[in-house]
Amino acid sequence: MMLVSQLIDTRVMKGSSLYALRNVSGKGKGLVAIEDIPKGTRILSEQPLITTPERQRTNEWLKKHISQQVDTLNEHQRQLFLSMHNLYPYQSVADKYLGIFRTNGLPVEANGVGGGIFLEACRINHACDNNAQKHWNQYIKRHTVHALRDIAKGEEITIYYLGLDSSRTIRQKKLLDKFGFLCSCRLCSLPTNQSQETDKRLNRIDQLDDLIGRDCRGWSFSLRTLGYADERVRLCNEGPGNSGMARTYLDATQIAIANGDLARGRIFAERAVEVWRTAYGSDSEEVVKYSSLARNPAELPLYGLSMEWKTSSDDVPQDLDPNDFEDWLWRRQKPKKRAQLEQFANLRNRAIFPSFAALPRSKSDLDWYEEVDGTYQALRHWCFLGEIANSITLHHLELELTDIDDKKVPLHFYTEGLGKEMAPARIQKGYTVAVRHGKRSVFMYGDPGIRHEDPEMLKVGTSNPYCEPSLVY
Ligand SMILES: C[S@@+](CC[C@H](N)C(=O)[O-])C[C@H]1O[C@@H](n2cnc3c(N)ncnc32)[C@H](O)[C@@H]1O
Repeated sequence: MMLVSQLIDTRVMKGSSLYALRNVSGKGKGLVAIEDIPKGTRILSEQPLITTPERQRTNEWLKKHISQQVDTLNEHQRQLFLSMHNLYPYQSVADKYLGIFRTNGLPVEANGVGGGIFLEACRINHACDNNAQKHWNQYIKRHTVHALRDIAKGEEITIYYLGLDSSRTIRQKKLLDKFGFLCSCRLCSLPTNQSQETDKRLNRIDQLDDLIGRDCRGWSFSLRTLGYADERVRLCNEGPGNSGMARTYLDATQIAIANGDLARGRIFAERAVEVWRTAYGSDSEEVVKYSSLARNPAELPLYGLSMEWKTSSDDVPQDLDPNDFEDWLWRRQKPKKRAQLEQFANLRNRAIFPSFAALPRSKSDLDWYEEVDGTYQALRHWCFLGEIANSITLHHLELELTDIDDKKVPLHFYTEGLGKEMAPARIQKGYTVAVRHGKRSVFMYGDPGIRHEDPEMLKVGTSNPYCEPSLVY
């Protein structure tokens, strides 16, 4: 009788395969590259031998269903199936078949079918820093495996068994509970301090997924959400554990297009397609569908929700170096001192000198603030400017200001002196008040306005800020 490895090697001999079934120390059998496999190569493409329905039935039903299929296999296939790993104890042949299915079954997302046994794909072992990607390709109704990076001849081919990347302890526990082994891959074998760094990165990626998901579900396609996607992509590029990269590019695509920005939408969609092409192949549903979106970004139903970032599809700068291009793409606000000072001189720059209507409502507005160790810190500098139109003191000093949009804005003094610290000579009609990091507040009586509490944050000058760019606080 032929050994299983000989059976698979027979196909290799015919030149149809890039791998062979081999004993792999501590893992039973596994697939090993028998030649160099470049990134993006389709390593295998396979139809299921045995399938089970999507909705789980009783164990008795499943045993019967699987046994019927095993009975139709030819001897060669039956031998291969029976030689597969089984984590579950069994008392009957049908029990054993079910155990083999449970240990090895891979998802099949075809109509009504939920899982399948693939004689070759099911032999691939797990690594948390996997070099290959498994995928059910609904278009060709086959399970495919692609090289995520160059795989050298002699290297084991590995996939990721779990759903999401998570910390070492959680990953190892899940793998032990579900697949009966303690993972000792390169990622799981890192020294404690390096592993903690990796865990921190993976935990932040999880957190960013939640934040992006929450915003996009709530139809909040803001710069803040794009910033989360930017951070997620950067973290993925820093090390292993980068599942979900294509999804993140797709989220960025939606955010850009929802704001009328077809140029960035197109680039993000192209990037999502490239990640999927490597991991799933050119004939996958994802590549076909989103290539079409990359060609026609305006077809996304979200297009035009806002036109604040409006660009046309080919409004892409051609002369930027790679870093500047990424800054442009992600709409990063550069914290460069010089650039900021230059902008600062321009008092008509509404990002720095916003109107009252554009001010944040509170520190929990994450387009303006970020949470650092439990406190909110401004993400950038801004300053509200208004010209004094009137003043009155009842319980406290109240100034009526006119903002850049000619709107009247009440400014209430809730400082310790309730406004008495202001020299009366400074309270003159036509003088300009500058409130650093001003926010919109609602008051029990009267219109919304600015609640001023910290004397350090307010200055008064004599000039009209929109005519003479000389006033800074
Ligand atoms: C789907 S099978 C993979 C092929 C299997 N090694 C075989 O010999 O048929 C899953 C089983 O392989 C083993 N395995 C997979 N990845 C492993 C890893 N990284 N370390 C140790 N054992 C692993 C575990 O026993 C697991 O339950």
